[in-house]
Amino acid sequence: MLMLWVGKLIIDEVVLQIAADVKDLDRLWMLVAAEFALAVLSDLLSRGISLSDALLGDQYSIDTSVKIIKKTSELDLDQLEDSEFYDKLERARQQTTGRVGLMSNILTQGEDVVTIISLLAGVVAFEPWLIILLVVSIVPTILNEIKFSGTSYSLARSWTQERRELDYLRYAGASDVTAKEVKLFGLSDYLAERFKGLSDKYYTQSKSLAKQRAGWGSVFNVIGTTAYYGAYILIIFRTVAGIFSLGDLTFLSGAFRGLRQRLQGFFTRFTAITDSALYLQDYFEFLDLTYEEKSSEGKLPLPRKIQTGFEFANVGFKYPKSETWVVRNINFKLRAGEKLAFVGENGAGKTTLIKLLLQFYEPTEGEILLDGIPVKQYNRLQYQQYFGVIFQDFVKFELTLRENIAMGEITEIKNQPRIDSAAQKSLAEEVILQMPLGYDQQLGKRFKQGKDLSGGQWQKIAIARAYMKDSEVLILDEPTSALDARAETEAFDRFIKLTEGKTAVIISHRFSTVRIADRIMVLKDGAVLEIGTHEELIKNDQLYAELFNLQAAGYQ
Ligand SMILES: Nc1ncnc2c1ncn2[C@@H]1O[C@H](COP(=O)(O)OP(=O)(O)OP(=O)(O)O)[C@@H](O)[C@H]1O
Repeated sequence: MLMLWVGKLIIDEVVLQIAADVKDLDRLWMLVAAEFALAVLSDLLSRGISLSDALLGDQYSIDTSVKIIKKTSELDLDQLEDSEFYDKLERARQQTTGRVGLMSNILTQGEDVVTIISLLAGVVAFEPWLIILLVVSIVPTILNEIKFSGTSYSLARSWTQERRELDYLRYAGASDVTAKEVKLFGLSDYLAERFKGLSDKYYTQSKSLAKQRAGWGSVFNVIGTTAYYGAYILIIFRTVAGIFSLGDLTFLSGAFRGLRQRLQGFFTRFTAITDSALYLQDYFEFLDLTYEEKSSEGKLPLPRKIQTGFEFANVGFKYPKSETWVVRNINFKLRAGEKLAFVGENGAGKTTLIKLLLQFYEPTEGEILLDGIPVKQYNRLQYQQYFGVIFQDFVKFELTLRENIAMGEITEIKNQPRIDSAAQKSLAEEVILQMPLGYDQQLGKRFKQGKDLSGGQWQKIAIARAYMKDSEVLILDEPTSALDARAETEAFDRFIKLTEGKTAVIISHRFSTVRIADRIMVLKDGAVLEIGTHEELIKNDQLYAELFNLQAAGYQ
C-alpha cells in the first residue's frame, strides 16, 4: 500500500518536474530512495515469515508424531483393535505432515488485513463507486472457494478407510515382508489391480470435484475481471476529464487490482485456515480419545510376593463387538510358584486366557483373583508389571540387538551385566556371537547394515527380553515353536530352572515340553476339559493321553 502511494507521488512529481521551468529533483530522489527501502523491507519481512513457518512446521510435525505415539500407548487393547480407531489414527497421522502452512497463512492474513483496510480507505477517498465494483468482482469467486473446499474435506474424510486399505495394499504388494509369497503365488498383478480399482474410484470422484471447481472458478473469474475493467474504464474517464492526476490513475488502478488480489487471497487463505482447522480437529479428536477407565478399577497396591496364586472363578469372555463366547465356565488355579501348561487345539482360547490374566480385557462374566482378591481391585499398570510375557506374535523390532533385548526392561538398557545375563539364559548369546557388530547389530533388512535373523534366532532374542525383566510371573506363549530340537530341550530345561520359585504359564503344542510342567490344563472349545499332572492325565485317558500318544508315536 505504502509502495503504491509512493509510486503515485513519484509519478505526480515527474509530471510536475516535466512541466516546471526550473527543475528541482531532490524530492523525486528522496521518493525513489523511500520506495527502494520499502521494497527491501517488504522482502525481508516475507522471508522472515516463511522461515519461521518452515521451522515451526518441522517442530510441529515432530511434536504431533510424538504425541500420537504416546497417546496410542495410553489406550486400551480393545480400543486399539477397533477399526474406527485406525480411522482416527489415520486422520491424526495426516496431521504430522501437510498442515504446515497454517502459521504463515495466519501471519499473512494479519498483514493483509492492514493492507486491505488502508487500500480501501485510499480508494474510498478518491472514488466510493469503486467499492461496489470491487464487491462484484470478488464475491462470486469467494463463494465458489468456500463451497468446494468444504466438499473436498468431506470427500477426503469419507475416504479414510479406503485410504488405509490403499496403504495396506501398497504394503502388501511392495514390501520385503510379503515379497516371497507375492512372487511365488504371482500376486503382484492381482494386488496392483485391486489397488488401481480402488484408487480409480477415488480419482473419479475427486476429478469430477476438481473439474466443477475449475469450471465454476473460471465462470466467476470472468465476472470478476469484467468488474475490474469497468473500474479501470471509470478511472480512465475521470483522469481524461482532469479530475484525477496521472499519479492518481496509477495509484487507483494499482490499488484496485491489489485490493482484488488481496481480498481474494484473504478469503482463499481463510478457507485454507478453516480447512486446516477441520483437519486439526481430527487430530485433537484423536488426542481426546480417553482410555475408558473401568468403573471398578482399583487402587490396591500389589503384594510384594504372591502368596497363594491366581484363580479363575467361572470366567467367561466374549471379545468386544462379538456375540460368541470364546471361553466359558473356566475354573482353575495357578498356584504361587507353579508351572502350568495350557494345551489345546488352535483357537481353543489359550491366548485369550492369557490376555484376560494380564487384564488386557475384562472377563464378560466371572472373576480372576490374585491371593483371593479380584485382580481388578489392584492398580492395573502395576499389576501388569508383574508379568514377563513372550507372545506368540512377539515383535521383531527393527532396531539394534541390544535394544531388542533391553525392551524387556528398557530403563536398564545401560546395564550391560543384566543384558548379558538375559542373553545367556535365553541362548541368545550364540546369536550375538554370530553378529559382526555384536550387540550393536542392526536387526531386520529395512535399514543400513541390518541383518535378518532366522525364526529361532528371533525367538531366542524374545526370550531374552522376558528374562530382562525380573518379573513374578513368566508367560511363554509357544516360545519354542521355531527352535530346533536341541535348542528347545535346552531352552526348556533352562526355563524350568530359571523359573524356580516363580509362577509360570507355558503354552505349547509340543507334548515333550509340556510334560515338564507341574500341571497341564487341556482346553477344548473354550472350556477346561481336564487338568492335572502328566501322569494323572495319562491315567485319565482322555484327549491329553490321546494327543500325547499320537505325538509320541510320531517320534518313534
Ligand atoms: N482380538 C480378537 N477379537 C475377536 N476374536 C478374537 C480375537 N482374538 C482371538 N479371537 C478369537 O478367539 C478364539 C480363541 O483364540 P485364541 O487366540 O485364544 O486361541 P489359541 O488357543 O491361543 O489358538 P492357537 O493355538 O492357534 O494360538 C478364536 O476363535 C479367535 O478367532
